[in-house]
Amino acid sequence: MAENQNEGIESQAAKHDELPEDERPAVPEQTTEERGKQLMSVPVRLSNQEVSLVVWENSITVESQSDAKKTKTTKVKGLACQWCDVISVEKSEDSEEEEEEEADTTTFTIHYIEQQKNKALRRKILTLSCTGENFSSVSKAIQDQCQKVPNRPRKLFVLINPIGGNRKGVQIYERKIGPIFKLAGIETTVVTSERARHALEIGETQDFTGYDGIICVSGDGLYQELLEGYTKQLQKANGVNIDDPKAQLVKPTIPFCLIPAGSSNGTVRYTNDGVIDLETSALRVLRGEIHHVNIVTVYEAGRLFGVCGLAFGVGLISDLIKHSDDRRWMKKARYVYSIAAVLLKKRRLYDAEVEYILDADQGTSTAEEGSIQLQKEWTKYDSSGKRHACTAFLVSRLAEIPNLEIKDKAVGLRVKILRKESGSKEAAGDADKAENETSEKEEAATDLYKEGEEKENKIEEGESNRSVESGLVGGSGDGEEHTDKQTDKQDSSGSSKDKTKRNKKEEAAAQGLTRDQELEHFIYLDGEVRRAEGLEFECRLHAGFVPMFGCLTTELRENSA
Ligand SMILES: Nc1ncnc2c1ncn2[C@@H]1O[C@H](COP(=O)(O)OP(=O)(O)OP(=O)(O)O)[C@@H](O)[C@H]1O
Repeated sequence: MAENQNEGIESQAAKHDELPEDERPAVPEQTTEERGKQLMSVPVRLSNQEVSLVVWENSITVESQSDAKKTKTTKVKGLACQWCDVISVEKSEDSEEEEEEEADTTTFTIHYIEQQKNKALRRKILTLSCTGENFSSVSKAIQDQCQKVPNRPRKLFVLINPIGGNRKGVQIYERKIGPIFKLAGIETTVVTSERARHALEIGETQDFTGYDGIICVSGDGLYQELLEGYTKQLQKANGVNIDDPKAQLVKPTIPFCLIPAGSSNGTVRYTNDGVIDLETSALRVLRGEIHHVNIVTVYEAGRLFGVCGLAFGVGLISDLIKHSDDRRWMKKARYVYSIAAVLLKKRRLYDAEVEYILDADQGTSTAEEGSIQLQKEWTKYDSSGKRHACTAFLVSRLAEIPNLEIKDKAVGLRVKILRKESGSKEAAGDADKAENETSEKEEAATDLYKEGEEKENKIEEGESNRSVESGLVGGSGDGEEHTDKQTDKQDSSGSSKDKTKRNKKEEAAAQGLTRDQELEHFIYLDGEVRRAEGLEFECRLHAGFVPMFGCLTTELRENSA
């Protein structure tokens, strides 16, 4: 699904590149003020036209020779862009031959960035020629100005996930991304992750001193691991207790960037103005555009469970990812398959206690008229007896926490999953009428637990446990033993056929419940699932935590304004 979007944008952009000149986005006109002081102007040849290449403090333009003296540039088809959009200048390879043919002519190429109508960025070239002497001076001026672009990195640490998305991370980097960084003269250290959770180790141990950026060629998962590792490293170095939910965490100063080579690439969606496109993400690094994104820290039982850069969730969302993770061999198709399998066939519901804290600055939900009552305390969420299907905390805070009217305001969330103990009255009765959607399996399973409890009263304790357990795990040998015992009992009390059928159903249902209880421990964190020990979590939002190359979506920009 994500790949299609990716390909979609790429193909749209490629199509756009082929548009006739007059249909391409207009080259913005610049005023003298916008251009700044003129640093140099040299006569150059563009196709067969004699024009001027003018180097300004803030931009570079190609103008008809008289235009340079005007206060406004006329619309030029050649070039008019800010320095952040200039990648580099290169002498053409065939220039030496030309020099021999035509005395003292150097052909050169200016590589620059152009924004397409669909917001994707594309690399463009403009080929010009001039005298060798003029080329020397103008190329030095261009390189000097490019080096002054704020936040354009000189040295990058690149981590590639070779198994993310369609397993093309290495190929993508070598063919598309590496050449862009090389063209801009950026030094790179390229590392490929060797195993699951390797990125976490790298984040915790790598010395990032001297790097101006950390690039993940991956999906959300690898970025999350590297971010978590690096956040831990930073706290350790600064003596901050990362396991304390109330701790003020030390923020990273090195910007991150995600090159979308994963399956869903959800983080890029909101860190790159909704554009999921390989080249665009790389070119934004050269532009030096940095904004700060939120993170959420998740705690369980007095320790940090994880750092997330996208979303934390329990319930449906983790079931879906767990299901699809077990089918990674299906590559990206696994998502569509799992959505169908999890959403259409089965819906797991759970009871939970949910509490939240509202942002002190925005916590006006309890405000009395005319005064703002700041709310920093934990507030209990009243689910009115309804069971939960999914509880999630989105780092971007753009979406609501399901059922809670606290959109954009939550800075803390607590979830405690309440499990029905086997054999309890609740489990046996399953009285909650809001559970109409509960699967048949789940209901049948509660009956089996009830039956197990009854047996417990009658039969020897050890024997009873073995019988119930065998029903739960469904192992073939134990399962048969369980069925035999049931059958003996049934023979004396009624139709054995019906009862055996019911037993099989109960057995399957019990397996379903066991699986549900196991699933409760799988927690969604940025596109991956992790197994937790307990069933109680606390989340804290850290606003504007990670510097990130890219561009916020308009919606988020407005939101943070
Ligand atoms: N060499 C490797 N072998 C096995 N697993 C790896 C390796 N490198 C990274 N991983 C694991 O791959 C997992 C998935 O990574 P990533 O998020 O980059 O891709 P994705 O799941 O396809 O994309 P998305 O998260 O956007 O859906 C991570 O949990 C990471 O630990």
